[in-house]
Amino acid sequence: MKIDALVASKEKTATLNGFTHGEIGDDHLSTGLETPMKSEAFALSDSEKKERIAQLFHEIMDVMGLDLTDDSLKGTPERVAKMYIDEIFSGLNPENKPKVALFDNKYQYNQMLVEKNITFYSNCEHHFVPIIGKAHVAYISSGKVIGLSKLNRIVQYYAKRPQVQERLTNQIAEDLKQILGTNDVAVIIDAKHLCVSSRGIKDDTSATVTSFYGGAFSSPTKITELLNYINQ
Ligand SMILES: Nc1nc2c(ncn2[C@@H]2O[C@H](COP(=O)(O)OP(=O)(O)OP(=O)(O)O)[C@@H](O)[C@H]2O)c(=O)[nH]1
Ligand SMILES: [Zn+2]
Repeated sequence: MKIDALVASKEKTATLNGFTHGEIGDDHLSTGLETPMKSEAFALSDSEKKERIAQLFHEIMDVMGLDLTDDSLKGTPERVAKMYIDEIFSGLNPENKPKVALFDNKYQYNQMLVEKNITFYSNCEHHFVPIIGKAHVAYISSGKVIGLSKLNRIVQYYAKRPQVQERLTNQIAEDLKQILGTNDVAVIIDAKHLCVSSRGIKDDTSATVTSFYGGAFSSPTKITELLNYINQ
C-alpha cells in the first residue's frame, strides 16, 4: 500500500465507530509485507465479528445439510467463531501484538542469539487449513537485548493469521528488525502445509523451508554458524 493510502486508511479507521486503532493490521511493516486487510477491518468489535461469523458458519453447515439441532453440532458455529477471533486468527488484530521487553546489552554479548525450534500453528490463507512448523529466529544485538519469550510471542502473533509461509517469514523478520534497531536478523521456517499433505496432492512427506537473512546474516560464515546451532 502506498504511503498516502496508508495515511488515509489510518485516518478513516480512527474515525470508525470511535475506534482508536492507530494502524490497520501491519502499517508498521514495510510496504508490501502487510497482510491484506480492508480499511474497515475494525469497524466491528470482536464480539460483533463472532456473532456474525457464527451466523454465517451456521448457514454453511445448513447448506451442507447438517442437522443443526443435533446436540453435538448445534454449538459448532459459535465454537468456530470464537476460535477464529480469539485464537487462530487473533494476530489480525494489532491490539493482540505482544508487548516487547527490551534491555540494554550490559552483558556485552556480541555474538548471534538463536531462539530455535519455536513450534507454531498457522493456517494457509488459500485453503484455511493448518500450517504446522518450527521457526528459528536469530539476531545480533546492536545495543538492545530482547526478552527471549518475546521472540516466541512475535512468531505466534504473525502465525495467528491466514498466511503464506513466505509472508510469515518476512513479517517476523521485519518486525524484529524494527524492534531491535538492526538489520542483523535471521528467520528460518520449516513447516508442513496440510493443504499439501491432507488434500490435493496429498504428499505427507514434503515440507516447506523459507528463510530471511539480513545484514551480517548474509555472510556464508554466519549462515553456516546459524545452521550449525539449529542442527545441534
Ligand atoms: N507460495 C505458497 N503457496 C502456498 C502456500 N500455502 C499453500 N500454497 C499453495 O497455494 C496454491 C493455491 O493454488 P490453487 O491452484 O488456486 O488451489 P488448488 O486448486 O486447491 O491447488 P492444489 O493444492 O494443487 O489442489 C497451492 O498450490 C498451494 O499449495 C504458501 O505458504 N506459499
Ligand atoms: Zn493451502
